[in-house]
Amino acid sequence: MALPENYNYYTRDEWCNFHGKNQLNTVTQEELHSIAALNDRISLKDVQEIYVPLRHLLHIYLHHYQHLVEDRADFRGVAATHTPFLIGISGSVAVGKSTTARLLQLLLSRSLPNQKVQLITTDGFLYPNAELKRQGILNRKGFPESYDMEKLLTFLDQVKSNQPQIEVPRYSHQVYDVLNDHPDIIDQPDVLIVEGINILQLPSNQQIYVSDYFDFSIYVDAKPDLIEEWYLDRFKVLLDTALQDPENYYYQYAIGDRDEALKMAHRVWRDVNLKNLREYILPTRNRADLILHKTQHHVIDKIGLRRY
Ligand SMILES: Nc1ncnc2c1ncn2[C@@H]1O[C@H](COP(=O)(O)OP(=O)(O)OP(=O)(O)O)[C@@H](O)[C@H]1O
Ligand SMILES: CC(C)(CO)[C@@H](O)C(=O)NCCC(=O)O
Repeated sequence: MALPENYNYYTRDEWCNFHGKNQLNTVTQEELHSIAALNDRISLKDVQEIYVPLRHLLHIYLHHYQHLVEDRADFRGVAATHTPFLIGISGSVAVGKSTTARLLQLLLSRSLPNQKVQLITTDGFLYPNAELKRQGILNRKGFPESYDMEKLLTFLDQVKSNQPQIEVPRYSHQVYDVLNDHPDIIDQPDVLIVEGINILQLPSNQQIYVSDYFDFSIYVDAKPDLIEEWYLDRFKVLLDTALQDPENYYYQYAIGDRDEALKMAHRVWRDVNLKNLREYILPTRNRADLILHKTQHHVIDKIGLRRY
């Protein structure tokens, strides 16, 4: 699918100059160190050239948002209530949403030391495997019907209403299921980053879109053939780590024939994740405020900024 026309597109050479005057445009040694620990394959050049300007853009949006919340309250003659700023990150399975989300969380936490920046993934709102099986849709994991969208909308509503201590179930790739214990706790953040394939999708009821809750949204984009490579690479890593752990969902594949396991992963990519990308995820791309387009080795080669 061709890139949408309602965006301005920039090469990284153009984008890396978008800092504004007086902006501290370097990443500190300390930040570099923690970013390297986050994912040792992440390109530090991307951090400097792509994410530092993006952080600056997010500061602009956040600044205006916080003033707007105050001015709106002023208009109504009431005191402003704390209302979190929500950033959504979407894109295909295995395109690198979690990595982008964790990186932004880290950069924003460092640049906004007095603000609380939290992160969750919508995978925690998937129905548990037992329920997917009951409904006969275990092979549709990730498709719209596999998520409890009402629960996700209620959660987003609670966040925007600034409720304390909201519990969100966690999803584990290793267990291949939603976990019953150790939920994430979202507790009145200033900024919440929500990462998931479905954050720009159509409404589950007629009144409100999930995307209505987001104050800034990012779509991580790449050619499907490349994403398949990244999906298979991650599958190999999951196999390697599963070898030590019979409880791990991937153990059954790790101890068997590796070529067969890889063929199975290729089929799952083609019949589930690629299908989901084409039918439900890619069509939401033109709703994002920003498109981060990746090429080989996860290098970002193009950035699209929505005009309208
Ligand atoms: N910038 C990057 N540099 C190098 N490797 C990366 C980068 N981003 C992601 N990866 C690798 O690509 C794979 C997929 O990334 P990640 O798990 O972040 O994807 P995702 O979009 O969150 O997937 P899912 O929707 O399945 O949770 C992982 O193996 C990750 O280590
Ligand atoms: C949990 C999701 C849906 C999204 O992160 C994905 O990683 C997934 O498990 N998809 C189902 C098909 C598969 O096993 O890859």
